[in-house]
Amino acid sequence: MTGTGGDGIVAARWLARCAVTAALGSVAVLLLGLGDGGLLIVGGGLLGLAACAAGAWWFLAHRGLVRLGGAVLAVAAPLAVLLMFTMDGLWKIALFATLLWGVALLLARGALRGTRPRTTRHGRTVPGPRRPVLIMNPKSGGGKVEQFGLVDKAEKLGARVILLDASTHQDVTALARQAVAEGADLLGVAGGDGTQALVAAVAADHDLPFLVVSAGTRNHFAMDLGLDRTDPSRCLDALSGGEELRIDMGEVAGRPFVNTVSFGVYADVVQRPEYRDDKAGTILKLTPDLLVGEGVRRLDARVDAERLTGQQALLVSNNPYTSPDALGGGGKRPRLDGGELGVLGIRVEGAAQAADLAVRGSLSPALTVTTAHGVEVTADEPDIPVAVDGEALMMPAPVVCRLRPQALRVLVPHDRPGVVVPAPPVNWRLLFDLAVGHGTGTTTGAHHG
Ligand SMILES: Nc1ncnc2c1ncn2[C@@H]1O[C@H](COP(=O)(O)OP(=O)(O)OP(=O)(O)O)[C@@H](O)[C@H]1O
Repeated sequence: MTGTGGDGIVAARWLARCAVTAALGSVAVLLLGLGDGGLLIVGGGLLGLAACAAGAWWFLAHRGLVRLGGAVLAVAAPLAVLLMFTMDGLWKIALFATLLWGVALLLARGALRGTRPRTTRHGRTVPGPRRPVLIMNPKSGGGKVEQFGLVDKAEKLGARVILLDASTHQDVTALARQAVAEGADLLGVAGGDGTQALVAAVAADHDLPFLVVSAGTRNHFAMDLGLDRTDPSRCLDALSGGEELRIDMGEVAGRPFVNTVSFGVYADVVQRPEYRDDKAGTILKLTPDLLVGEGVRRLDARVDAERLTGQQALLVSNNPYTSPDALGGGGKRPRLDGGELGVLGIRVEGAAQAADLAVRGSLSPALTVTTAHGVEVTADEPDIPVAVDGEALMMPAPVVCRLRPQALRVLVPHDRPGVVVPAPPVNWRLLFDLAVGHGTGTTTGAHHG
């Protein structure tokens, strides 16, 4: 990756200084307003947040009147806090302190982002392949193969295209192996991430380069490789020469994955046939059973030498995500060649823990964020639901996840948008070190909630 130069660090230090000043300013506003209710603002705000989270828990984990009460509380709590601020005349102090805090967070993120690599990782420049074979799924992404004329463009660039027959489920691993046996010197996929992973594994097994064409719906793998997700045809430019990156691949129970493996509540919900057509409805229908009812499934995991117990949801990723947004699918991985799995576990057993998670965030014991070389997930049942790159599967427990470091050669075009390095979570200790000139604002990353 491109490093951050001296100028970058200087700018980051100044941003960190401004961030710390704004944060102290926000605290000062509250302290100065103590007599006028500064403490009430902090207490009331935190109480409102905790009540909102508790309401959200009751809404998700129960049905009937308790669910209704939870929904009312989740909406009413923040409204009540706002009303209290307005009636007590505290709103000016609250607004000013909140604005200052918001500015502090923005500056802090800017400072921490500034200490990270800003542009795309550059690989080895290589000539185009001579016998590339691309597997294309005409149904992926709602028909992007046809929409972007991918077959034509690929064939003009010398590739052989295998178009999947959308009417039956085809064994893409067998198709890829056959292509290799017939002399392919590159394998590629225009399709979803599940298909990408299966063919990438064949490429990795034969040490052949792999081409990702972002023709799926979500294209998380393409995003973290810095490829264009809006126009998949641009990925094909690499066929006439590009850059080769070596990245890691994940493996779960011997099956390859490029992004994530999910266990617990989410994996359970996506198994249901009705989920595809009605995501929110299915979640609301199932969560009471899955969180506190008969369907509750507790997972234990050995994460390297450490043990996690009684988790409700567990996400294992090919390299760590920068924030718990990964659970909602919005996270990003700054690199795919770090040699470690990301691990994110959640264990919330009641409204009080939900409130604690909302208030303390990643410091709450309900959340575990760490990295590992190997993860073994156990459960009380013989088979457990597992979502592998979004695909719903059942696997016999225990399920072992591991990483194949640097196993995959990926060919990417020279001209690509690049990875937008996400801002890391705000860490005030690092920021303070950066501001006073001791640190560089970077950390090895993992922490346990
Ligand atoms: N091996 C296969 N053979 C035939 N059809 C397949 C195969 N794999 C997937 N499909 C079908 O193709 C459709 C598109 O799936 P795919 O995962 O490629 O793209 P997507 O769902 O648009 O993207 P994403 O994975 O990002 O959601 C699905 O309806 C799936 O059933």
